[in-house]
Amino acid sequence: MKSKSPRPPRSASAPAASRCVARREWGQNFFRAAAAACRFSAQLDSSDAIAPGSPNDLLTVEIGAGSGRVTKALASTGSPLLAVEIDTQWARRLAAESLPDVTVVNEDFLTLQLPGQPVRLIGNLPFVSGTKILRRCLELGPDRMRQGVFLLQREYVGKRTGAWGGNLFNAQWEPWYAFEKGLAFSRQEFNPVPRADTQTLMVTPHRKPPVPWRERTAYQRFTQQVFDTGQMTIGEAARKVLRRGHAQFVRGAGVRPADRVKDLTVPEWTALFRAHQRTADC
Ligand SMILES: C[S@@+](CC[C@H](N)C(=O)[O-])C[C@H]1O[C@@H](n2cnc3c(N)ncnc32)[C@H](O)[C@@H]1O
Repeated sequence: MKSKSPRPPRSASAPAASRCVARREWGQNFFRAAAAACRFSAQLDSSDAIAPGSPNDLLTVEIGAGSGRVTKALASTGSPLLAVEIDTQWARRLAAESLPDVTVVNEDFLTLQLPGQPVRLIGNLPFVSGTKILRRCLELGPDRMRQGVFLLQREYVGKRTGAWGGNLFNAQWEPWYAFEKGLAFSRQEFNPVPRADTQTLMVTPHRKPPVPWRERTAYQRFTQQVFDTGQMTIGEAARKVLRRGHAQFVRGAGVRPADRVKDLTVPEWTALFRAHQRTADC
């Protein structure tokens, strides 16, 4: 086990208190039963379709291995697994079990340098840092991140899968990834019982993204600018983003000015992005 000095939980002083703080700050709500952890892990696709052309290079990464219920379910499949755990105590315990094909690293996933090969990512994620961890996974790009299976709060998964319409996060990532619901798990299936029920968020990269990955930064900056105007419709938002040529920019994209920003589809965002680039070039 690689054991770099881990970040101690903030404000932890005595060992008993630090365990308590670790549980809360690192979201340590573990699967109670092996059977539920197996059902969760089985959602990972082990077919060659995940990494066509290089199936043997594919590495599975578990984020937040904790007591290892998910790790053990994954280890039984026989493919190489990197189990990442921020908490030294749990990382040491798991490493001591010497599971076949499992490498345990005691690191913060948010700062961990992953190997450069394609990865499948899976984790029963801490609620507190779930969005940050998800974003870090997406930042690997659709060529490297071949699948994501993440257990998060049910309401959060509803948001990511469109239960309440569009939002900035989805607008920024949907050209490269599809977000879908997977299995749900009641809060009673974890110890200690968390404050919310959970659901799996399934993330699949698009084979042919409508916007090349190298344009991600410009594309995300553009969507951010539109949302930051705080305007309801794309016509009003365009007026704020571009002082001159806003009407032409929206028309040029084939979008109706009265359409609501939160209802725009990926093809509409893409067309707006292209029209904005053309307008900016003039
Ligand atoms: C919800 S528990 C899941 C534990 C176990 N996989 C299970 O399903 O029973 C989340 C785990 O992620 C770990 N964790 C929290 N933040 C982390 C981070 N930034 N990097 C790595 N592990 C983290 C916690 O210590 C905890 O063990």
